[in-house]
Amino acid sequence: MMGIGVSPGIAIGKAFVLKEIPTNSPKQSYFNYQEENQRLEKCLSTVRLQLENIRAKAEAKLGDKAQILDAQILITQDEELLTFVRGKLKEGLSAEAAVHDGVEFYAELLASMDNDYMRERAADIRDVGQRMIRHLLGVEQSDLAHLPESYIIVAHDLTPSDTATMDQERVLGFVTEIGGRTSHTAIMARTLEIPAVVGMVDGTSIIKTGDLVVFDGESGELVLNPSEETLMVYSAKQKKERESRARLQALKEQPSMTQDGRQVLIAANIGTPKDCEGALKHGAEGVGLFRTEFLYLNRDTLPSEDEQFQAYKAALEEMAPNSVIIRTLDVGGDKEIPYLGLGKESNPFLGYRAIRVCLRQTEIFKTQLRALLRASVYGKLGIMYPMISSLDEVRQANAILADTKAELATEGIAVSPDVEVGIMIEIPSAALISDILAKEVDFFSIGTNDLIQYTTAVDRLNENIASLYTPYHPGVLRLVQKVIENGHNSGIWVGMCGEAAGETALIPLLLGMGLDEFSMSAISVLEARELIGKLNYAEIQAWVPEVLAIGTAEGIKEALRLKSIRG
Ligand SMILES: C=C(OP(=O)(O)O)C(=O)O
Repeated sequence: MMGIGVSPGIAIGKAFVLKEIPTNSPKQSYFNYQEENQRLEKCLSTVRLQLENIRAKAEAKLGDKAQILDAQILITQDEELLTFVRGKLKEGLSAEAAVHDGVEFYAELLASMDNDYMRERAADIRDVGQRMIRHLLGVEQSDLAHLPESYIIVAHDLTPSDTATMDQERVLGFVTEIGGRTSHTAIMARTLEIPAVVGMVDGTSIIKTGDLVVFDGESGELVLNPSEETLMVYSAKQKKERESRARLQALKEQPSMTQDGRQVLIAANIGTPKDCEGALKHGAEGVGLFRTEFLYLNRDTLPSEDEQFQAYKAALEEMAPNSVIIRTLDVGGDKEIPYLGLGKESNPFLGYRAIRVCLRQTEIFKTQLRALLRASVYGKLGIMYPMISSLDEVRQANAILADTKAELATEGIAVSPDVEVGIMIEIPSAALISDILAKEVDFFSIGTNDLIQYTTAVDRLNENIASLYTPYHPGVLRLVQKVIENGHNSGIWVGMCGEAAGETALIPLLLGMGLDEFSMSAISVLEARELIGKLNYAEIQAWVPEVLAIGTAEGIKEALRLKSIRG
């Protein structure tokens, strides 16, 4: 079977298939009201306890992200819902049918409201309802927080709450039916260093819990119930991979330098300050992208200035003296924050998102900037604005930053004089005017995840057109080259924090174009350093024009492959 390899590593283990359970439970009636009522009450307290246990466990590991479970615990105590369910029981329905009807009634009511927050609550109610019905039907499915042994998780998709609460020690790999290289599951898998394959169509129907599964998180190849021979091949690959990781550790303290002395920076992408640990373990020379959305997700209100300050300070202190580039709020697209009430849009990736929200709802932006500036004295900070499409936006954002700095100065709060300010280049219009934008900022970081989708009109999350989503498209690469050239002409450094920066086959070309900083999943840092150490910058620079003259993504890929074979 073939999927899309999104997190490297060989996974070998038993499958644990997360089935969506049917919500249309049969309308059974009961024979004894007392008995049925007792079943319901027992189920309520068991499920509440389960959720509280998951929450406690998740909190120890994940801090704020565990708040996602609070809403679910509250549902098990919701008087209105419970009165409805108990009423159904009195009408003669079985406990599971009563729960089903109650949950569906309220979920549909919430889902029909013109409010994202309420719609989100509908999903929560259904989640809790499924857990209760499963318990009542005796088809309890161990949740990912309490896996009895180590498994490869197979699911249609994994939600942020699944990955936030799962028992990481016992998850050998992820296989999902949907998603692409830049989907939530993929990014989480790489951060957690768990091999993963997405886009495995019909995976949950073909694979059964208990089946032996082996897969390669790089190539996307999966073998179900492999022969002895195949198993041996994969075991050998896994052993080799572990040896190679151990060997790479020797490069941890080394600079990222080519044979002829061109030095670049290899940094890591993180989602929370906790991820700095992994970044340092893998020898990252800083953080090239701190996605601050995670501070805003899975909660009901905006994080306070102080809460944010603590998170930014922690990351800066941990990575000092190396720099941490912190991206201001990039809400929208696939990152919904229901309590902001931004409303449903027909084209969310082209809509009211990121810097567009920050420039209109300036209080949100200012709170974040204040927290960032206050934290700046604890390390080397870079502030980065996402989704810049025009010069006006950069100027407006910088004006708000200047106001915020002045405000802090009058309050007598110290701010580092060395804060760098940069922008993500992820929209073609910004790439095309990067010569002009370069005069306003200290650095560019190319966000290829979005730049690819906006340049080629290919939705980055749609597995149906995943083959069209490629960083090797000559149109994308020409824009990348233009941005680097324009940045350098204005004397600023240019980095890349999209997933393409960690794509082994592409690294030589990016290096040859003059990219100064590569920011990637921590797990890829040492491999990239090893590769760069084998390259000769002057030679590669000489063949960049030849590669960029090729008209197709496949042609470019092939040319890069041949170059790497020839050395
Ligand atoms: C790094 C990027 O941003 P996101 O968080 O949207 O993946 C990008 O677009 O390349």
